[in-house]
Amino acid sequence: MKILVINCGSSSIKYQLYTMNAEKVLAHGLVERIGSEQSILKHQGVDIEPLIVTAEILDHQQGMNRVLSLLTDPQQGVLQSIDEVKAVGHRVVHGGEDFSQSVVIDEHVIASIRKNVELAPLHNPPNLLGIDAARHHLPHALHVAVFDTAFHQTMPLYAYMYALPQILYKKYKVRRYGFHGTSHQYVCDQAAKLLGRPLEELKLISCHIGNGASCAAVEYGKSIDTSMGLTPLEGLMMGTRCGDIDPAIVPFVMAKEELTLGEVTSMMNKHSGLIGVSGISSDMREITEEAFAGDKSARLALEMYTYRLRKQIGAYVATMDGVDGIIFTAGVGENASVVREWTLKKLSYLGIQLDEEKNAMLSSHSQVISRGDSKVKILVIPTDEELMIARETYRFID
Ligand SMILES: Nc1ncnc2c1ncn2[C@@H]1O[C@H](COP(=O)(O)OP(=O)(O)O)[C@@H](O)[C@H]1O
Ligand SMILES: CC(=O)OP(=O)(O)O
Ligand SMILES: [Mg+2]
Repeated sequence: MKILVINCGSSSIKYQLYTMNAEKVLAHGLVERIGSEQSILKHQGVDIEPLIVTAEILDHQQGMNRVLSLLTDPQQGVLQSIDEVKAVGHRVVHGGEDFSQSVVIDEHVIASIRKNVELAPLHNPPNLLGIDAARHHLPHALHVAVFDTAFHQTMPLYAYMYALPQILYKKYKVRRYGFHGTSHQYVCDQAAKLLGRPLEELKLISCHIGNGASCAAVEYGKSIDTSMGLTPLEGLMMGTRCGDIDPAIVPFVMAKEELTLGEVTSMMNKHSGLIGVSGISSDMREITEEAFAGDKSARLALEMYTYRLRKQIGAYVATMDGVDGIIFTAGVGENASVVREWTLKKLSYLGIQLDEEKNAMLSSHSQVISRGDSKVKILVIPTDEELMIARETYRFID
């Protein structure tokens, strides 16, 4: 049984084709820089040479056309016919309060995802484009939506409400939702396995730090708090997003700079965070390189990034009255040893003993990077949102 997983970002499509329930990846790839003349398509089928091409791919529909024809291509493909794909799992970022679990996509579900576009303007529109294109090409397959927000629906009321007039919740559902739930859930499951203890006994803090970044306090397997909020803008400092700021800055800057709402929103989402502070890049690789080459702004960006992450971890230790394990995952969390080191260096009162050698080692496998005598375990766990989505999708067929 073949299941295709699609993760449509604002300018990218990531995909993985699985055989289930063997969980074997038959092909995977991505289309980057959609909308430009220089889009990049990377594709790899099992036992087939990887393919990298530059082409003009103007929209997600075109991108999906390319991906689906590659999957059945005589040279590069792994399928005889696209009809072999029995189900498609879609990452959907914002499900609002409507979904605490994955669902089979129908017109009603699409309407709900569309309703939440205003709450996730960077994410839900491309998610919808991906669903549209996939339903067009695979009309007979089962399409399933897997929501970033679903895992966090277990948060208690006092954690998800904002201290605003309650009427805003009643009228518009203004509350904390939280994101990256599929990833937080996956890495917590993996952490329990790695530590050889039941998830139901563990207090874990999961740090998903990629382009978007969020922390989750996961107590006995359930998310009880998370740093992203109504939208994926709140919380940690990110690649291009500012995370927490004094809300009064928004009207202040709008007045001083004569900005529209759209302009200030774009400033906070696309021109802040690492890129805003450093003026160099939103990519942590470049930030660390420049910081160690002596660039003061890059160094400041790195200090702010890790300081803010440490504060968030401290808050969740207080929230859960303790912590057994702290997990680092996603692009930055899995690869940037200096980010892990700087974040943890002032948490020694918790009994954290980082094994410097293990921390510095690059590995694509999950591993514990704290010393044997460390009271709190530190783990690096590669996330696999796509596998989680494939499993969720398979449940509906099984
Ligand atoms: N070797 C590395 N060292 C430091 N940072 C890295 C490394 N590899 C990737 N990253 C960071 O990971 C980020 C992307 O993370 P990822 O989880 O793939 O993001 P997303 O899924 O949100 O697009 C990049 O912007 C880059 O900053
Ligand atoms: C929700 C979110 O921020 O996702 P990403 O990290 O993929 O941008
Ligand atoms: Mg991601």
